[in-house]
Order: sequence, then C-alpha cells, then structure tokens
Amino acid sequence: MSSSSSSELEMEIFQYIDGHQSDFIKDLKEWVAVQSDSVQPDLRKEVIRMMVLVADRLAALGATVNSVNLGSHQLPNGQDLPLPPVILGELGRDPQNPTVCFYGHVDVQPAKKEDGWKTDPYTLTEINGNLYGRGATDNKGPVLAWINAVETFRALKLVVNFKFVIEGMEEAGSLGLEKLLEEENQCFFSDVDYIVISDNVWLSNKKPALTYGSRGNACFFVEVECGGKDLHSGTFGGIIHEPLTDLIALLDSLVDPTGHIQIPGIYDSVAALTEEERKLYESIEFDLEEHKKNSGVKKFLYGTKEEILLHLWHYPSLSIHGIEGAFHEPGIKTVIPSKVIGKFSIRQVPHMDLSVVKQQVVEHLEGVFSRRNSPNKLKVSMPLGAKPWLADVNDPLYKAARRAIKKVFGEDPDFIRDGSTVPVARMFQTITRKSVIMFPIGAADDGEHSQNEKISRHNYIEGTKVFASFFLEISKLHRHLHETSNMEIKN
Ligand SMILES: C[C@H](N)C(=O)N[C@@H](Cc1c[nH]cn1)C(=O)O
Ligand SMILES: [Zn+2]
Ligand SMILES: [Zn+2]
Repeated sequence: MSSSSSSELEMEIFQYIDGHQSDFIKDLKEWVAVQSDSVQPDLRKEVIRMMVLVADRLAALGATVNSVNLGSHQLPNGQDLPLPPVILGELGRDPQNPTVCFYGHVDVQPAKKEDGWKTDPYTLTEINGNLYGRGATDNKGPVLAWINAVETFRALKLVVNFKFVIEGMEEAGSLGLEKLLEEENQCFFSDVDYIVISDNVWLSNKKPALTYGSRGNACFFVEVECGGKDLHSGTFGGIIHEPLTDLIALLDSLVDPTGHIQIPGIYDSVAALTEEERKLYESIEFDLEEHKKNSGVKKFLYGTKEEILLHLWHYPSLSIHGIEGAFHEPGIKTVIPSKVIGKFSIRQVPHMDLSVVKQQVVEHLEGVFSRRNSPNKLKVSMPLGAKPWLADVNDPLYKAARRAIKKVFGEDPDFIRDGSTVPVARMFQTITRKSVIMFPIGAADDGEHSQNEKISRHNYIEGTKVFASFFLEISKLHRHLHETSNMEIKN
C-alpha cells in the first residue's frame, strides 16, 4: 500500500470512529451492565453470560469463534465451580498480512454501591467526559476499543489478520489458561506474529505509555483455627488462645512500617539494580503529586520519584487484603470467631522464584506461630502464583505502537513498567515465544479495582483510533521486515 493511500485509509478510519462514538459507548454500557465478577462464586454465572456476549460480538464481526470449555475448579470449601470458557477468535487469513493476537479479560473485581461508589457500578454513567462503571477501564473498555478498531477495518479494508484470546478469570489468577495456551501453542498460536495486551494504565493522567514489564503475584491464605464453633467472648474471652489474635500477630510480622518485607531471604534474588535502570527512573517524567492525588492518600512511604518507581517496579511489595471469618458488619458482635483466614499477596519481580517465595513465607509464618505457643491449628497455602514479565523494547511491536501513539496523541509515549500483574503476559512469552507488548489506553487516574472506576470518553475513542493506527503501522513494518529479510536471503 502506498503511503498516500495508507494515510487516506487512516483518515477514513478516524472519521468512521468519530461517527460511531455513541454505538461504541452503547456497547460498553451493555458489557458493564453484566456483573462478571470472577472473585465471588455466586456471580460465576454472570461471568459465563459475559463470555457468551463476547462470543456473539466477535461472531458479528465475522470472526470464527471457539468457546473453549475449561472444566471446573474447586473452592477451598470443597465446592466445584465451573470455569468460564476462554474465547478463541480468528478473523482474516491473508498470508501477506501479519497476524496479531489480542488478549483481554471481561471479568471484573467485586463492586457494590455501598463500597462508596457515586453511581451504580454496573450502570455505565457519563459525568464530565468520564465513563464510570466497574470494568470500564479494567478491562472491558480496552477490549471493546480493540474490537471497535477491528470493526472499522472490516468495514473498510483488512491489513492485519486478527486473533483473539478473551478470558473471564483474570482477576482470579487466570485459572486454566496456561494449560490451554500449551495445548494451542502448535495450533492456534502457530501463525501468530505478535501478541498485544491492553490491560493496564498509563503512568500519568494525560501522557500515553507503553509497558515493557510487570510484576508477578504470589497470593497467600493463612488460616488459624481453634475448636469447631464460634464462642461467647464473655464466657471464653481471657481463657483461650484466640485465632484472630494469632492471625493478627502473624499478619503484623510480614511487613514493617517502612514497607520493608520482614520475611527472611525474600529480597535475596531480586535482580541487581543496574546503572542503566537507575538512569531510566531518573529521566522518566512522573508527577508524584498527581499520583498522590489519584490515590487519595496524604503521604507515600517514599519521598522521591526514583524511590517510588523503584518500589513499584524493581522491588517486591507485600499487601494485606482481608480476613475471612472475622466479623466485619456494622455494630458489635461479642463473639470469638473459631476460624479466620488472612489473605495477603507478594508482588514479585524478575529472578524471584515462586516456589522459593512460598517456602520462605511458610517457614516464616510457622516460626512466628510456634513462638506464640498457641494450641491452634495453622495452615498456610498459596492458591495463586503469577510470574513477572519483562519485554524487549527493540521489538517491532514497540516501534509500531510508538508511531501510532505519536500520530493519534501527538506525543511520544513513556516507556514504563507496571507494579501490577497480568498473569498471561509471562505465559505468552514462555509458551509461545512470540513478541508481547502491553499497550494501555487507560489513564493513571482510572481507579482500577477501586470505587468509581472509569475510562474517559477521550481515552476510549482515541484509544480505538490508536489501535486502528497501530494495525496500519504494524502491517507496514512487518512487510518492510519481510522484504528486507527476503532481499538478504537472495543476496
Ligand atoms: C493489571 C490487571 N488489570 C490486573 O488488575 N491484574 C490483577 C491480576 C491478579 C494478580 N493477582 C491476582 N489477580 C492484579 O494485578 O491484581
Ligand atoms: Zn485487568
Ligand atoms: Zn484487574
């Protein structure tokens, strides 16, 4: 395609996207309305219903769709729960075109209006140019932006062959996905050239970014149990070892007030900080005050941008998420719970080994517990473990995405890492050995996992354009790379 016909096509595509804004927002509203929360077992049927909507949407695009059944999984209480299917889709098979596989997820984190949402989390609501709703940015909005961009091309001209992997268990650790990728490696993925994930956000509220690394996550349950039933605190308080007191001591032993993890050995294999990496953190544009404002907290653990980035990207962190079995409703209940489960996770970084981390956590907790001389029962498990990911920014994928961003947003992107985890990034890299990029369209103030999650109308629509522009750029670059390698072979 000549460069003039390519830019004419791009103009037409951008016009098409601008002209279809309300349809695109209507689709997002329909998707956000589904309570596809993969964390709460009661809502699993909603996740499955969501997967049907995705399959229908891809079929309407003209894609071949395969809903792959992953069977079921067992909850800690022994209950069997069906896993939602993974949708594998395919559109276009022109051998002249590169094949780009897009990964996204359509399950969401839990959300209730009472948690402090200003609007109903499952009713997409536009206020001052922002589209509020659970999943708006994580990850239904970006998945739809990609689909919108594909639809635009299908309506005009296909320059890329598309593949889709859409799952419904990402927020619960992508259960069953790794096995499917292994099974499909020689089939579905055999002709894939590039893999794109758009499941994180920029470092800034306004400046676009491309992500080349993310942390992993090791999630733990620590269970303490006394007898088989809850007890009256007046009748038994003061004469027994209370499970919640044990648990609080255990949780308190994990991290000190400076944020330093107290588990012996945990920092041993963290990759050494190179001079190059240190310089990168110094040179990156990052507004600490904006980040603080986005979080709503008054003070961070560290005072400089370099320290903050190091502790988000280079070092592991430990967060405590909750306690199952402890009384948490309003009011007073004078009970001693008989069994409590503490939940925490460690975001790990390159070179940390999941099985070593697990062993260090278990040994540490058993040691603290044994020093308490408690007769209670302790159980530590790691229900989930996702590995960190790091990519090569010299890959053509990054070049194409950078050009598309420059065209649509008028500026060069930040090259960033992400403190959160997309378990599939590392799986794709290890299993398929294809190049992977994280290409976010959401902004730093989108509030992923938080109350009042949103994506701005601007980011949703310009994000659709940036994906469309990326299709043109990757198709040009891919052809160029092939022509040059063919010439080298002939010479
Ligand atoms: C970055 C992505 N949108 C996301 O939110 N991922 C989750 C995945 C996860 C990790 N452990 C359990 N789930 C996250 O980083 O929390
Ligand atoms: Zn996500
Ligand atoms: Zn998420």
